[in-house]
Amino acid sequence: MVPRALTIAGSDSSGGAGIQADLKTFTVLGVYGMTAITSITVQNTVGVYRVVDLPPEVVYEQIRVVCEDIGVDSAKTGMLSNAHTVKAVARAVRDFKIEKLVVDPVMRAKSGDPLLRLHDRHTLIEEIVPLAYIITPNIPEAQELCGFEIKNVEDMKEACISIHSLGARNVLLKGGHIEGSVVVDVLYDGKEFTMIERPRINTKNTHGTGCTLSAAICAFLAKGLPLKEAVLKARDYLQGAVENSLNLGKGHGPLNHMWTLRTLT
Ligand SMILES: Nc1ncnc2c1ncn2[C@@H]1O[C@H](COP(=O)(O)OP(=O)(O)OP(=O)(O)O)[C@@H](O)[C@H]1O
Ligand SMILES: Cc1ncc(CO)c(N)n1
Repeated sequence: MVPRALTIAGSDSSGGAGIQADLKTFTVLGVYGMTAITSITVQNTVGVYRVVDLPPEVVYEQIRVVCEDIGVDSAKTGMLSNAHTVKAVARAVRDFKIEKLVVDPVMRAKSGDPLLRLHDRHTLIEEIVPLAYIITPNIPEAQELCGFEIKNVEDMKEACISIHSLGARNVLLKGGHIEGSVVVDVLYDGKEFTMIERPRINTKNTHGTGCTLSAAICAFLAKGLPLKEAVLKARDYLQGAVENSLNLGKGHGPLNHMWTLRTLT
């Protein structure tokens, strides 16, 4: 049977992040993609101009009907803009027993615009983090989750331990926000650390890197790969998408999700 993955996230009108990045990633990686849209953002490569949240029960119902009808091998969460949405998603994950859940604890867009209400961050920590099979914070998000400053790889390891203790079974702490010619992501499974190092590509076109990575992990989990293998394969897919990124728009341009098909150069 074709692997089935669900993204629970916000819509990005510019097509580079959110639901759109997730569906492109699922498709190119050979996975049947489904969506539960949480918010609609009026967004381009420069900024986020407006956010309209869907009613929490509509978010819950989208998850319910696809789980009951089609079935879900793995799911990911992206933008969950407020505590009501967070709670509805947590309830659905529990009710429909979604085990392979990738949590991207989205707090801000690359432009700096907030995507989760400041006062509702604790709800994400209490309700969603403990349901995560793997959580994929960037540095600012990890700082929010663990409560201390992260400046180097040693701090990243400490942060992984702290975030693991919040109930996430695996932690992938992304190092894109720490300067250097090599980007280091740290994977922690509660016992072992794996350092994932890749050359930093010199480009401003990095809109949606986090969404794309978590969607790719979700896709490889849907295919039945073990966690570490899924993360490494997802990181390789992401590297190609950044290497071939698209110089579109006036801000942070999008990645080339289709690089594996070689239809765009
Ligand atoms: N310039 C770059 N070259 C190569 N890889 C990068 C680069 N920037 C980020 N990455 C990788 O992209 C992934 C996402 O990292 P980052 O820390 O930027 O997440 P993010 O802030 O959540 O992204 P976004 O907010 O754009 O979705 C990580 O695997 C990181 O190593
Ligand atoms: C809808 C949406 N989700 C996530 C991100 C994070 O990149 C974004 N910019 N927009």
